[in-house]
Amino acid sequence: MIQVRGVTKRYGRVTAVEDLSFDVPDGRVTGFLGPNGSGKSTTMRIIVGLDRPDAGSALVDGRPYRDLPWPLREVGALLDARGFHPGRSARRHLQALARAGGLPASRVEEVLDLVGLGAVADRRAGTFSLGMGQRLGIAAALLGDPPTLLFDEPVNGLDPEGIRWVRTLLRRLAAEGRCVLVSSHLLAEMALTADHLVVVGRGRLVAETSMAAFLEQYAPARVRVASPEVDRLARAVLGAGGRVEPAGEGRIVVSGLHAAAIGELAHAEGVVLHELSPDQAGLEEAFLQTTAQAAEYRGGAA
Ligand SMILES: Nc1ncnc2c1ncn2[C@@H]1O[C@H](COP(=O)(O)OP(=O)(O)OP(=O)(O)O)[C@@H](O)[C@H]1O
Repeated sequence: MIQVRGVTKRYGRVTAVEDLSFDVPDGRVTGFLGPNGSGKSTTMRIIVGLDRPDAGSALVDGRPYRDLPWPLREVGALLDARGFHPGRSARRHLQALARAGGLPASRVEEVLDLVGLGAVADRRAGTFSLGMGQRLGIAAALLGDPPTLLFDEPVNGLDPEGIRWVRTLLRRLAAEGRCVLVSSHLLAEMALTADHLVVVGRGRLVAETSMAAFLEQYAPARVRVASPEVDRLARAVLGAGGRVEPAGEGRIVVSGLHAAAIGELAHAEGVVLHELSPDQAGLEEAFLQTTAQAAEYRGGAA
């Protein structure tokens, strides 16, 4: 478990993090969500002892990172996808880390296989694509088989297959009982991965809640619907108090009702649905506005 308590960090006149407190429980994927520049990376660097807070503390299983006797066996972190020597092979990079951390060389081969880099392990890491670099960073984080893991924007620059792979890996690590903290500035991506959420805006806490509760609150106002019997469904939506805009052949956009309610109406009417999708762009926008406003409001109140 990670406990962040009253952390403040300033860089000159910039306050990157201000009086931030939250918990990251074991056995779940906790999403660390906030717009660019909201202090996520700074907080993660403080948790792993790469930066010192001006106030407050960050504890991993009750201890500051610098007091952990075997840091690599206790905390793994992907903070910088390019944090390797470009002239070194992936295997040599991991071997050096393993030696420094007192880990057996056999573990290097295990993590290379785990992240799917076995076949390219002897290539210079400088020739890797962004996605391969991310996999190497994840291999380094997993080297000590640690119970606590931090990933800073792990899906940045990955293709859809790579994104799915990271998502599955994070969920598996949490299912094994580990404490998993993963940052992102995209709510839609987090919604598919995290069970628990810590939301920050301008370095301050905006929300600490379950993903389900957060999505309920920010449920998008608009839902795209496609059906071969869209007129019949539109009448039912209007009858239930929703609003309907036409959106082309066999398509409408509904506002005023959640996707679940529209799905239930369709079922009750015996209408087939070809699409029922919350407007993700609207979701991101609503979320970004709210984080900005909440942070300003809290700043004003404090
Ligand atoms: N080493 C540093 N020196 C000066 N300012 C910094 C430093 N590190 C971070 N900052 C500033 O602190 C604020 C928070 O940055 P941080 O990188 O923690 O945010 P973030 O939420 O991780 O954003 P991103 O998603 O863009 O990485 C920003 O205004 C940033 O410019």
